[in-house]
Amino acid sequence: MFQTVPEGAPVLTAEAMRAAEERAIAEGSSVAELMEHAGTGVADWVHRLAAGSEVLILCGPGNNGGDGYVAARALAHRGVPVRVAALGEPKTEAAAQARAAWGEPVESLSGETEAAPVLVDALFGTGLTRAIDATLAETMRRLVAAARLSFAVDLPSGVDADAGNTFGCDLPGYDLTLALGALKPAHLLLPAGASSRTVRLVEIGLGEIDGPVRTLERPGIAAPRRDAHKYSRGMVVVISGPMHGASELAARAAYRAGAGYVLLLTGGLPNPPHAIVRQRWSEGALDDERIGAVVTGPGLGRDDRAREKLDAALASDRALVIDGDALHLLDLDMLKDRAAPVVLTPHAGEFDALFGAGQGSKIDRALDGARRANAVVVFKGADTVMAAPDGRVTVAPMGNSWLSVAGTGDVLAGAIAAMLAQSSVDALGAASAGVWLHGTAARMLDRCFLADELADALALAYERAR
Ligand SMILES: NC(=O)C1=CN([C@@H]2O[C@H](COP(=O)(O)OP(=O)(O)OC[C@H]3O[C@@H](n4cnc5c(N)ncnc54)[C@H](O)[C@@H]3O)[C@@H](O)[C@H]2O)[C@@H](O)CC1
Ligand SMILES: Nc1ncnc2c1ncn2[C@@H]1O[C@H](COP(=O)(O)OP(=O)(O)O)[C@@H](O)[C@H]1O
Ligand SMILES: [K+]
Repeated sequence: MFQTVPEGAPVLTAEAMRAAEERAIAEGSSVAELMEHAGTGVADWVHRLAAGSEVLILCGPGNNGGDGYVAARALAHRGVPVRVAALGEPKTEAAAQARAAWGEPVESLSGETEAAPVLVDALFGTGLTRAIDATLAETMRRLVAAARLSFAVDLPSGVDADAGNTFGCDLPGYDLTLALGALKPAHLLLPAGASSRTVRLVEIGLGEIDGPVRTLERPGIAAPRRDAHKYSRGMVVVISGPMHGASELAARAAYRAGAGYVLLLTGGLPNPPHAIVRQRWSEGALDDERIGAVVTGPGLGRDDRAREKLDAALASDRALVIDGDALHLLDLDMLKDRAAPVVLTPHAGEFDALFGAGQGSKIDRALDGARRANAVVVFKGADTVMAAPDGRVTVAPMGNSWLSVAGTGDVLAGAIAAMLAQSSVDALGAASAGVWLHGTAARMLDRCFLADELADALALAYERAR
């Protein structure tokens, strides 16, 4: 299971959406006009996919419900059989107008409401601030499950738009969520993000939308230049520890993500692949000017020897990827005055250990971590969030769930290091490119795989990155 969302698209909180709406209104638009765009945009999608089947639209009391009434009118106008079931009377002026303009009967939404082959959920959007009633949630689940095709208008009803929580409620799975005007964090973050396999944007006339939080996009990395040599393509050093496998995976991944030279500082025996150059760890091993990036953490251990290696990596003036065990040894103060880029790649457990449990959404927490660490933070999980200290954030679509296997994090660390070492992009760009390659490789495999195979599949993903 993975997710399709628009690439490189801005992600706005509910408050930022309201500000964008106010700007549009100040420039001459109106809520009714925006709602007309939203509802007809939804109707376009439903009309295209419903193929003449009966459509049931569930309308809530706010403007999300208003969008639903507009969609109902637009669909009926095109000859699509439509029923509307509402949760009470509209509470906003625009929604009341939209309901009046619909002009056809409105059923009262209840446990008795009859299902239809196509379901459109326009109950709640960005205005929801608390859990929806359990009986309503049950009715919604029943109607969505009974439909052949289900749409969520703006958001699946029952989610907190900013945090991606569901207030403890189980959401049904929708075929398509139509994000109005812009994506919201709940389209991407767990648990809400997992309820929609596909998210599409519907323009509603808000004009140019911008913001520091964007979805992941194809990195646009190219084949080696004609005059490339192994060092110009990027030299990656992986510092090994007692668990050799992890650092071997990172080293292999660095090659498959395009690095020209990969050196593994190891105490282990030479192993295939022979392309990985092996040397014993020594003081001064990181002095080589040609080193583009250093990976430390995978299989490093947490003893004094591991600490010594981490200290040496931090003392070097090379770009660093700090993962796994090294995240447990790291003191954030050590990063304060570092000029060369640092990318930290914690999963949720490592993140909590490093930054504390914290408040806010995964986006807020990643950003707070990045600022405190003065480093790019790749907060991993099915919903990976990357944040830079300057406030920019990249959110990846829900990843391929076959990634939930040992060693895939080591592969990611190697891929990010290759990007840091070979490209001219900044640390957030390198982290994003690494996450893109890693996610794309997993999608291409889309089966039960070993982390070794994932590392090799990075090369196939690279082909698609141009
Ligand atoms: N921001 C924009 O630019 C636009 C937003 N539009 C739509 O407007 C939506 C937001 O509309 P609203 O702010 O009216 O909010 P919603 O329609 O999302 O829901 C808020 C309404 O539900 C009630 N409510 C909240 N929590 C409840 C609960 N747990 N149980 C029962 N009732 C509850 C509130 O009292 C309020 O009446 C967006 O998601 C989008 O669909 C569009 O109409 C067009 C323009
Ligand atoms: N259910 C999932 N869906 C998508 N991606 C996942 C899932 N679980 C884990 N991942 C991804 O797999 C990788 C696992 O990394 P990590 O937890 O460090 O594992 P390890 O230390 O064993 O290598 C991360 O990139 C993470 O984002
Ligand atoms: K909705």
